[in-house]
Amino acid sequence: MQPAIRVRGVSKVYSEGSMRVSALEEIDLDVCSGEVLLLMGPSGSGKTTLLSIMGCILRPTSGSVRVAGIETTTMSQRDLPAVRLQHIGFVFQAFNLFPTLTVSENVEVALDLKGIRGQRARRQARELLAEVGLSEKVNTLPADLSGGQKQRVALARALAGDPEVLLADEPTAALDSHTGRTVMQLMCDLAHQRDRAVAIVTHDNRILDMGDRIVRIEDGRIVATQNVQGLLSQCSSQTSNTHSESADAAYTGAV
Ligand SMILES: Nc1ncnc2c1ncn2[C@@H]1O[C@H](COP(=O)(O)OP(=O)(O)OP(=O)(O)O)[C@@H](O)[C@H]1O
Repeated sequence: MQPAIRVRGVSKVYSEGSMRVSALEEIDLDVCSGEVLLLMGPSGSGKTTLLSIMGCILRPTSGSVRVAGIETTTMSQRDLPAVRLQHIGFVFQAFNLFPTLTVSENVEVALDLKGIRGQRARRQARELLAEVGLSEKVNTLPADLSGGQKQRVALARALAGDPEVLLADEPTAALDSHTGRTVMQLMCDLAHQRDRAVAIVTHDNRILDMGDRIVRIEDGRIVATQNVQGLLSQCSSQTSNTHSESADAAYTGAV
């Protein structure tokens, strides 16, 4: 099976004047359809950099990134937004909802970017909001929602256009434990029931048991991979072999 995201030999160096920061070094990673991958590691280890590169928000200094089979590192800057729009949904810690738009309109904006407008957009927004359990809130403004409800709107918006890949950066950090697990369960259901690839950057130990695979990054390198659920597809078990089984032992208790 072809991974939804395939990262090979990716390095990233940030340059600011004469300062150079090596954020990632020679990363190899697959994220497969049907799996929830948790990216963990200390602050500054390179997690957000890697997620941004996988999401075609940031370009690597070297290496290869394939999204849905498309090599993105050789594409022009101008063509990258189309890959993001067509294949990737994003969820962020801060929800990033438009405060003056209703819940439904927040989702419709994302659909509009994908060419879905008018009655069709309104219907699809309602369907997406029903999926995340917010049918009752379609006409509500974000300010009148709880944190968990806001994140569920953000999730519905990320699922507009049914992307193969969902990337989330600290999606549960601003939520209480129960609400965080509810949001996490929605992302797990998406991966397991709709065969989508989900990669989540997190520091949140409360959701560790919900991922299928945990990849730990330190100083810009993958130092351990742990299979959590034993539900992995062939694609992901191949990737985990890149980082030896002995790494799993080293990993235990480290997250
Ligand atoms: N735009 C930038 N310019 C220069 N250096 C950067 C930039 N973005 C990140 N870095 C550096 O790259 C390294 C990796 O940062 P990154 O944000 O990817 O880490 P992280 O693991 O996501 O951290 P955190 O958990 O704190 O969000 C850090 O040393 C950081 O200071």
